[in-house]
Amino acid sequence: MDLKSALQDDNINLPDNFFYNIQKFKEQLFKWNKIHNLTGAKDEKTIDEFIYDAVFPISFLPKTKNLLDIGTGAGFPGMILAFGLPDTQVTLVEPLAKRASFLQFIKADLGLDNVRVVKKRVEDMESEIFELVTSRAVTDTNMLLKLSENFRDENSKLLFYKGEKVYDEVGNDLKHKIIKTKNRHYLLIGED
Ligand SMILES: C[S@@+](CC[C@H](N)C(=O)[O-])C[C@H]1O[C@@H](n2cnc3c(N)ncnc32)[C@H](O)[C@@H]1O
Repeated sequence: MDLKSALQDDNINLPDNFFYNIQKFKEQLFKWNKIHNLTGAKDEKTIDEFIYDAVFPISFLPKTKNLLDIGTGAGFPGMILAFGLPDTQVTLVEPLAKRASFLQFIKADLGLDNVRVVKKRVEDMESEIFELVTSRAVTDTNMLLKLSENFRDENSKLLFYKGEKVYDEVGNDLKHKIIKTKNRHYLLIGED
């Protein structure tokens, strides 16, 4: 099934320009990835799987004023969430120059007013509170909780894109929910 049909089948509510932005993003990602190693996803099928994986949480996330994505790499999930959530201010923190430049290029090319790219390690970012913190494939849950300390308060939610090992990483003391799809365990912290 193609990406559009899969997302429509799931009734995920996306803005009109979502697939236009996705198309442009993919064209640039292919171009840049030939020269720089931005992501291991080299073919369209894998990139579509990454996009589906990134955007699926829109089906269960509460409305969010702002979000911080830690270690966005080539755009997953933060840039894709920014396409899907035009009313959410999205901060992408990524220290690697080539990846941050790519994210900055996409922001400018698509005129994304809701995206800010910070070329830093998250530890070096100035403290600021976000309603939602996301991260995929950066580090384990404990370390992400630590890295996000200066960027959340008691009302913030955290969404970490995990695999089956998530059950070894969370205890009952942590208020959380795990939402499963075929290939993903989404860990949503801050919700029962
Ligand atoms: C394996 S990649 C994953 C990229 C993307 N999230 C994805 O799922 O495709 C990990 C990314 O995290 C970034 N990273 C590592 N340590 C970081 C830190 N302390 N703060 C912010 N980003 C970090 C790396 O530069 C890299 O781009």
